[in-house]
Amino acid sequence: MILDLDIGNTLSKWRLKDTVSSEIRSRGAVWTREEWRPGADIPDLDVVTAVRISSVARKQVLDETVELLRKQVGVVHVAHSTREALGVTCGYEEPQRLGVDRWLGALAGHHLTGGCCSVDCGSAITVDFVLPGGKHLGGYILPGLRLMKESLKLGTRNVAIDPDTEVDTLLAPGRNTVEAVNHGIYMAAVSAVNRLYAEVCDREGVALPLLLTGGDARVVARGLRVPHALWPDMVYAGLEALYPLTAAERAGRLSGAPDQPRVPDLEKLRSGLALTQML
Ligand SMILES: Nc1ncnc2c1ncn2[C@@H]1O[C@H](COP(=O)(O)OP(=O)(O)O)[C@@H](O)[C@H]1O
Ligand SMILES: CC(C)(COP(=O)(O)O)[C@@H](O)C(=O)NCCC(=O)O
Ligand SMILES: [K+]
Repeated sequence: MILDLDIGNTLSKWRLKDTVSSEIRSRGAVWTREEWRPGADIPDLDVVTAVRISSVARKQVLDETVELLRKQVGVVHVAHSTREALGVTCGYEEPQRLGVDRWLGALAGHHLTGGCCSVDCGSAITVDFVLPGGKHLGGYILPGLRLMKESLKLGTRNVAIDPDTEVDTLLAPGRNTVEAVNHGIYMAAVSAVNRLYAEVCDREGVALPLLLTGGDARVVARGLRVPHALWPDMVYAGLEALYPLTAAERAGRLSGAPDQPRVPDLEKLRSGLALTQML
């Protein structure tokens, strides 16, 4: 079995993947701040032959995790952002400073679509751009939904946005504090993604496939105006691409990859943007 770890600022996600069949056998998540109890929170390491890790948590969390794993597992891959990988060149002045979850998302997105806008809606919302030739432009970092809500300190932190609420409702003026906060932060997140996507595509003269991942991807996606696809395992897919271990991975088949999203017509995107800028 392969153990894949995606350690974010809020949640540490894990999944077990069958080395032979490439099937995902189980998955789970624990709060990143809490101490891990091997065996209870994460699967039994006896069956694990290799580990692949993406971590943006404090260095200490990663170091402790790696130390624990190296004692019991022969192969431990820890991903890092680099200047170039798999045909993608990093847009950061100092590539190692780009969050590795963003880098892995960009690599997976480029592998699937050959140029993309990848959006990761977690603790932070990150929006990254890769041009069809593999040039990563850099990107944007915004507070995530939960972080925006907590920073307001209005006592609404425990009332999450219901992802099944109609988008029209989510964008209507709130009639109590919970609604006003939830609708406000939702509007902030979706309008930022809509706008950044249109601005950068306009600037670069190319309509890029739009891919979303992260805990809040589904709810953010519902407010988007442009075609897009959800890829919950996008960070894991970056690990698969960087450290292929199964036959399917070596053949370039990344697990959970969505169908290629349609791309909008560039001229339509531009006229929509022109209208926004006029208002
Ligand atoms: N069951 C859940 N537990 C915690 N957060 C959740 C849950 N479902 C959705 N979320 C949302 O997902 C976000 C965490 O998403 P995730 O992509 O795992 O973040 P990160 O990678 O930063 O840890 C939270 O900020 C929250 O808004
Ligand atoms: C921007 C992030 C905090 C997002 O992390 P997440 O929301 O997935 O937990 C993470 O990618 C990070 O720590 N990046 C380093 C700074 C940068 O990318 O410029
Ligand atoms: K994120």
